[in-house]
Amino acid sequence: MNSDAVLLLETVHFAAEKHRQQRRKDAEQTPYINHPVGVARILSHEGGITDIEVLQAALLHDTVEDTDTTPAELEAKFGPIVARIVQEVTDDKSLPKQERKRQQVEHAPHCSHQAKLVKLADKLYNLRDLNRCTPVGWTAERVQEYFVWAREVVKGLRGTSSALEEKLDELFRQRGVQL
Ligand SMILES: Nc1nc2c(ncn2[C@@H]2O[C@H](COP(=O)(O)OP(=O)(O)O)[C@@H](OP(=O)(O)OP(=O)(O)O)[C@H]2O)c(=O)[nH]1
Ligand SMILES: [Mn+2]
Repeated sequence: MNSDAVLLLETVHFAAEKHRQQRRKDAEQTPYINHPVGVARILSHEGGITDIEVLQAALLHDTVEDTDTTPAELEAKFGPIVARIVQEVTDDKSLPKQERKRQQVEHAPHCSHQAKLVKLADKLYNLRDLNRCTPVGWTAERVQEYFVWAREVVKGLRGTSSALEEKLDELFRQRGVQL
């Protein structure tokens, strides 16, 4: 087996352990790990991304934000580049939600190319997930607001991956929230 495959297995195993107790917000309580795995797969299969550090960062992208994982732990285990990409896509959960959402829009254009790729795939996955089923407790208005906010974040990520941006644009168009 080649070493990239070994590295990806180690990474997906780490992410699965960290997210082991978490579920998605859908009625079926899908295991949370389906999301980071799906984000990495969007990058590889739809974005044509082979940069192993981007794929690892995608698998790990919600570990610092949503589990007890620290940036130091990621750096020790996966190196400084993967740790930095994850750090770039991590929201400060100590801030009020509205401020966190505002900061994503503000920070998006200043992210590295690698972090922008992960952010595009994260938004693409989550928007598709909203089309698949509505999270428990969300109104149709809240779903629509998420699309509008995601469009603002994606505006700051443009020029990164035409394949992913075109797929996002089609979802925005279907919702009537295109530019
Ligand atoms: N569409 C959808 N999203 C779900 C589901 N379960 C969990 N989520 C997560 O919920 C987040 C979006 O919900 P919000 O209410 O806007 O944000 P919050 O959880 O961070 O407060 C996303 O976090 P994130 O990945 O960190 O991305 P971001 O939106 O914060 O950038 C998404 O991954 C689900 O069943 N459907
Ligand atoms: Mn995510």
